Amino acid sequence: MAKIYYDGDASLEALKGKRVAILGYGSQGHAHALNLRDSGIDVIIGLHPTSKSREKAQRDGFEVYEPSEAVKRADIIMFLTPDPVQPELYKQCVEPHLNPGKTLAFAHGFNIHFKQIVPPKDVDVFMVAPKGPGHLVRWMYEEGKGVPALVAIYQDASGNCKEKALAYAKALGCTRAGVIETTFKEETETDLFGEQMVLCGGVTALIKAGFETLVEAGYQPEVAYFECLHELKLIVDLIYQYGIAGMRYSISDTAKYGDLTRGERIYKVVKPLMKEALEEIQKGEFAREWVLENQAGRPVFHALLERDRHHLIEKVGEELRKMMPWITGKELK
Ligand SMILES: NC(=O)C1=CN([C@@H]2O[C@H](COP(=O)(O)OP(=O)(O)OC[C@H]3O[C@@H](n4cnc5c(N)ncnc54)[C@H](OP(=O)(O)O)[C@@H]3O)[C@@H](O)[C@H]2O)C=CC1
Ligand SMILES: CC[C@](O)(C(C)=O)C(=O)O
Repeated sequence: MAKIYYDGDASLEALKGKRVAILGYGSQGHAHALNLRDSGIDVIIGLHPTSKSREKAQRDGFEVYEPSEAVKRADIIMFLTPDPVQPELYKQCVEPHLNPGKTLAFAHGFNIHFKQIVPPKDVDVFMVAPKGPGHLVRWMYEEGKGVPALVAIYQDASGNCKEKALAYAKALGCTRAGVIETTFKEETETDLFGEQMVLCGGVTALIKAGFETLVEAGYQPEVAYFECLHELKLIVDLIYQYGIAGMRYSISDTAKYGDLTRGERIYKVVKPLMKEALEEIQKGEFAREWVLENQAGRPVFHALLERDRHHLIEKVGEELRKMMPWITGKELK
């Protein structure tokens, strides 16, 4: 059984008198910085002078330093820039200023697990990986709720690295929902798998395939949008709140029978593909591909993002969402 930590199992004490430098002020960066500060932790931000997010961090009331200066001034250095830029940032701005009192922290295990960053033995290294997008980490914290997280210790030089990691997770609001103890390996492999085959890649592929199948068969794009994208959220909300069985309680028997029999066809095709993708991740093939893609200037990444940005489903969705103003929530800053 997993070891799960809740609010009562963690104390902020381990962060008392410590300063946290958040490197990066994007999706996770702004959420960690704001939640930690609201939890009473001393937070500074590390960004390059030309950074686009510098102004936003300053507007939010943070002291912003160049990354190497932030590292010098902090006890705990949390890496919240995109994964591919972290190794260079580490070499240039972090490694030269490390000493035995410092702690390195990550929200994803990629660079440690795949040895893109190799820290010295005398610093603590932990991970607090929220299982949710950064904006939700912030919004749910503000509402008194929390996003679950995984916590892992890679190196415990000080002897109290785990207390610091749990304190960090508590300050982020994650122990409100549950924080599971894991390893960098397990977090990295399951996170890559989830985002590729289920949460992002899997879901968007299902949506697009469903939408295109209906539109190519002559059905109205707006009908296809409601059927394959809009209603998905309503169905997932039921699954999120009540489980798959709970969702099935609310849908019709006709839908249930179609779900069970036709869904099985998708399951049979998709499961071997999932196993293949997991093996690519476990063997480090995906990591190698992503590192090389970055070294080449991300040609495939940009081309595919651009292709999907112009998909008919985006245009149709934009128009339909205008008629449902309650859908557009807070701004995705
Ligand atoms: N996105 C998410 O919800 C999740 C992310 N994670 C992990 O969290 C970490 C951060 O991811 P995410 O929040 O998506 O990152 P973002 O892409 O949102 O980070 C953008 C921030 O990093 C800065 N940045 C970009 N390049 C550099 C650089 N070379 N040097 C210094 N700063 C730079 C950006 O500055 P500028 O404004 O100038 O571009 C911006 O402030 C990753 O390890 C990721 O795997 C984990 C769980 C979920
Ligand atoms: C699902 C994508 C994610 O893994 C996440 C929000 O948890 C990410 O890395 O962004």
